[in-house]
Amino acid sequence: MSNPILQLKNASIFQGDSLVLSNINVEINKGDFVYLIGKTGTGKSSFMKTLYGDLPLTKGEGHIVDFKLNGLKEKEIPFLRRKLGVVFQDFKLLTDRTINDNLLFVLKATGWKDKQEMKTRIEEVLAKVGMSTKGFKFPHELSGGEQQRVAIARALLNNPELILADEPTGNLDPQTSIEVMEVLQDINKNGNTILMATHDYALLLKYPSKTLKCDENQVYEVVQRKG
Ligand SMILES: Nc1ncnc2c1ncn2[C@@H]1O[C@H](COP(=O)(O)OP(=O)(O)OP(=O)(O)O)[C@@H](O)[C@H]1O
Repeated sequence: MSNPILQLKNASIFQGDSLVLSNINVEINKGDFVYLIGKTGTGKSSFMKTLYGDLPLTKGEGHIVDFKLNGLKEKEIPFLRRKLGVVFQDFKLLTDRTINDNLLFVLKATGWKDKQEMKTRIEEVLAKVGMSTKGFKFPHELSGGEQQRVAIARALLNNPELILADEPTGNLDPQTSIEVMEVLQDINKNGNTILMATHDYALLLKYPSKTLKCDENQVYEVVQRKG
């Protein structure tokens, strides 16, 4: 097997002084689609935050894309984030500008300069999520599902090696959740690696895949029962 995109060895995650998850041993390989499940408050978001450098890894070892999480320096965080695509439950689009301008903002912030290249890239990622015709709209003119598609398009802009999606369907109705999930599945089939935290067991049943569970301060792989 190739080098894992994510590897945690004997890692523990803390919020302040309190231990959230201990002794985590996890590997994610290129092309995987992995769920992270667990009851509310068991540490899914803390786990995700550690991976994108929002919460320091102070105990144990972690490697993600080309970065070491233990001892990660503040100045390395923007570079780590460029290799990750992060999708949140509440979309986090900029409300004062159109979809095209939301995407342009990210490209400019990550060093893109050529206007035509930026335009082409925006068209490409919007096409991937089925939103080609909506670039001129403002976020409030879109449904929740459409906003989440745009957020996924935004995550794809810099060809991330790993997409971290924290409850991406948490604000969506069941049908819209399935539509957004189909987008994530397509992206995964095209080679993107995805780690998705979710509460939504219906999605797990419909789209079975490797599943990690947070419970009682541990993270372990769940073997899905068939039939
Ligand atoms: N910023 C913070 N400061 C202190 N404690 C926190 C902070 N964020 C979360 N916690 C605590 O860490 C634990 C794990 O929370 P976390 O948000 O990671 O869980 P979760 O599984 O993502 O929950 P949910 O499904 O509700 O989002 C909880 O006990 C929570 O109270």
